[in-house]
Amino acid sequence: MNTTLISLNMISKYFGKKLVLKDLNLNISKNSTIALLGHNGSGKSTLLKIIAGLSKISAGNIDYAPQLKIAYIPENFPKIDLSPEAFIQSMGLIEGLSLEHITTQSHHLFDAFQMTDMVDVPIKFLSKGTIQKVAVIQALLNRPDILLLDEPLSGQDLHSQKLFIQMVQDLQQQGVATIMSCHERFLVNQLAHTAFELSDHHLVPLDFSAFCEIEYDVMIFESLSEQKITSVIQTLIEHAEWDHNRLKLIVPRNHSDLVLKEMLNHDFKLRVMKGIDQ
Ligand SMILES: Nc1ncnc2c1ncn2[C@@H]1O[C@H](COP(=O)(O)OP(=O)(O)OP(=O)(O)O)[C@@H](O)[C@H]1O
Repeated sequence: MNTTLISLNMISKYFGKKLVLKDLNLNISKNSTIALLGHNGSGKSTLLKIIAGLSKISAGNIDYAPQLKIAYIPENFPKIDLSPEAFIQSMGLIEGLSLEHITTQSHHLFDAFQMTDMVDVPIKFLSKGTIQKVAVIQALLNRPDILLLDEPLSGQDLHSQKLFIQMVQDLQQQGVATIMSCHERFLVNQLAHTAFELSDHHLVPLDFSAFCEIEYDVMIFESLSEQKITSVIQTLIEHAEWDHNRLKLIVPRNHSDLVLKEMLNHDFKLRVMKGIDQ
């Protein structure tokens, strides 16, 4: 059954005089998994916050099904003093879950996300990827109707990305709708039924069958400082992301040799290189 949970009707968003979104229409139904792509600053986070009810629209209207449980996972989770275990426990109790349910479920998820040795470390000391895992675990503990994820895969290693994809697929089977912003085109076909690109303030439907044909490599480099990558490399890669002194690049395979040569010429040290197993 195609039950609509949320429908966005002709919504627009301005920040002051700056137009970000213009006349968007979107229907989010049960089981749907929607990927939002678009360049930096195109409005993906803004749209997710609007759907979560955290940002006001300038025009249009939004209809929500009654008693909808929405979980929103921001791109940057606050760096707090609590440990993952303490945080998950207090959030679970606030949501009315039993301590037994919280403990059993969270330990299962900590284990699955390979972070059992970090459950006592204050969140502020964890890497971006690990903090995202904590946010995802918190959202999964009390199954939402809609899960909104702002670049959930960006800080994750490949193992966690795959696990995460599996979880999204499981949730989808249970009727949970998922909307995520995502830079990694190569993952979109595994995650989403529908993909849109935010372009020129509008939502443009994407045919992502073409993404499946491209093969990618992951390269991880080390550098003493977060030095800039050259504009040549920028044009050759799909995605770049720093975590402390490590830089992860996702590179279409036909550019890998060129990117590697260019990075080594600029004193980056290669630590890992592998193909992405689709
Ligand atoms: N609170 C705010 N006040 C003013 N401008 C804002 C605010 N939040 C976002 N913007 C602007 O709105 C535009 C869209 O930002 P948004 O963060 O939604 O983009 P994005 O597609 O999620 O980008 P990224 O891929 O870098 O996360 C940007 O130009 C941004 O500077």
